[in-house]
Amino acid sequence: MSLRLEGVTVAYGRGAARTTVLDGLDLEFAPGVLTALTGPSGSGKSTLLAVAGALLRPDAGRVLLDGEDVAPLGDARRARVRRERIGYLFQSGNLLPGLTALDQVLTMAHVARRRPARYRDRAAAALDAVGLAHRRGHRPEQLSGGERQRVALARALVLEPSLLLVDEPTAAVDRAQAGELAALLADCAGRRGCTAVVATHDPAVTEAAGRVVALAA
Ligand SMILES: Nc1ncnc2c1ncn2[C@@H]1O[C@H](COP(=O)(O)OP(=O)(O)OP(=O)(O)O)[C@@H](O)[C@H]1O
Repeated sequence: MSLRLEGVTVAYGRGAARTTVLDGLDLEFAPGVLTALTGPSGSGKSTLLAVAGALLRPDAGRVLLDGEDVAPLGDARRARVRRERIGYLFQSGNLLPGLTALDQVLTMAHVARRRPARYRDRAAAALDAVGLAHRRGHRPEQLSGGERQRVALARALVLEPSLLLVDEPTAAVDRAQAGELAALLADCAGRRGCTAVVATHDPAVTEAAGRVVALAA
């Protein structure tokens, strides 16, 4: 899916405390490419991901997914866009305590409003694709930081989103795992043809990316 931001402006706060974080931003992201979004802390990387992912409405500008502006859509339609077309992976992975790796991925069947039994094979294949077939019965506390992030990546990919948005995925993993995760993200974009954007401070991720976009402070 192509993603284009046109004149995107986001400000937080009111009155004297109002701060403009994104100011008329124009950017385009192509399918099949992992783009690393860099820039100093506070430059708006997470804000850009939230806007692109239809989680935050911009104050001005257009957010075009395959040419359709999702910014003005109502809440129900934006929720549907998120559910059907976008995968998210955040810094901590946000796995649910007590659930096995396979069940973490299967939670997406509920998001897709399908019976989990019909998704077992797909969930297993998604875990296999991130190299965790042998960990499918493990719960989060039995997994390393990098493995937890890979489970979260499998969960983000199981519904085959055409846009993958990732925020600081390697913040809590060791260097070797960071490299593996970065390679997996690049491979996901290349092999699946999805548009992938990752906000990061990590050189391991920028090196794996096909393109780097730096936001100014
Ligand atoms: N909900 C909010 N209300 C008020 N200000 C906010 C809110 N969310 C973010 N900000 C401010 O907007 C600016 C940009 O935040 P954002 O999280 O997008 O930056 P970032 O580039 O992702 O930073 P980091 O690299 O530290 O994660 C920061 O100054 C932050 O304090």
